[in-house]
Amino acid sequence: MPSAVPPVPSVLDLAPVVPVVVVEDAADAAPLARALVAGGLPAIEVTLRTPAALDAIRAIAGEVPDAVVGAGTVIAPEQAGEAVAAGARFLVSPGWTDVLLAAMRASGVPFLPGVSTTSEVVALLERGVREMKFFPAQAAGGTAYLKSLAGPLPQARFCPTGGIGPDSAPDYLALPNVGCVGGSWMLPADAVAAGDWDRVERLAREAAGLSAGARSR
Ligand SMILES: O=C(O)C(=O)C[C@H](O)[C@H](O)COP(=O)(O)O
Repeated sequence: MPSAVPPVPSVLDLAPVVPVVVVEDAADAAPLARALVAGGLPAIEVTLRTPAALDAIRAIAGEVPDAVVGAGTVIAPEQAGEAVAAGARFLVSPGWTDVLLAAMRASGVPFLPGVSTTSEVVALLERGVREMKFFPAQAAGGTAYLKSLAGPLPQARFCPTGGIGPDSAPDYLALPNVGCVGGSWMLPADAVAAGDWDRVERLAREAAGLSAGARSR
């Protein structure tokens, strides 16, 4: 575990694009994270979908000081503490329950519970949570849905994730209630499998550039 890493104030304000990573081999984690950081994407969500995920978080936290590593796919309460113990500095879930929310709150790091409906947004606002993941973004209504939410619920801010690519990311980032977008498009499975970190870095740089363009519109 790294010592004295600064706390993360808000997940949505870390970086406009958050790569969502599925790590099969923990040995890939540090080089992959270095490529993302070098390309301009320091906030990295490692999904807890594989047995290697906690070791991957540990490796990035320990070996890539410029990365801000978080855990994604947090779906069971015990995973919140396990992820933070491994070095995760933020937590993301694809959906939420009150039990999961309590565990994420207790973890002491910022978190994004996942929502896909208006009622869930209202329920989270009722519980004092204003920052959320919108998942699965494209399938659940995309930019049109988020635009519609901004009228009645302007206090809710989102990190849309799921089905977003370089073509759609700028449209999401231009919305007032979007803080960042998540996605895996800069991590093609074949590039990761081949250890082609130059390609990952190139795609990360393009993703970082996209977001700059969207913000200045
Ligand atoms: O595992 C999770 O917790 C998820 O929420 C799923 C991820 O967010 C998506 O797999 C990333 O989206 P893609 O860019 O469409 O690959």
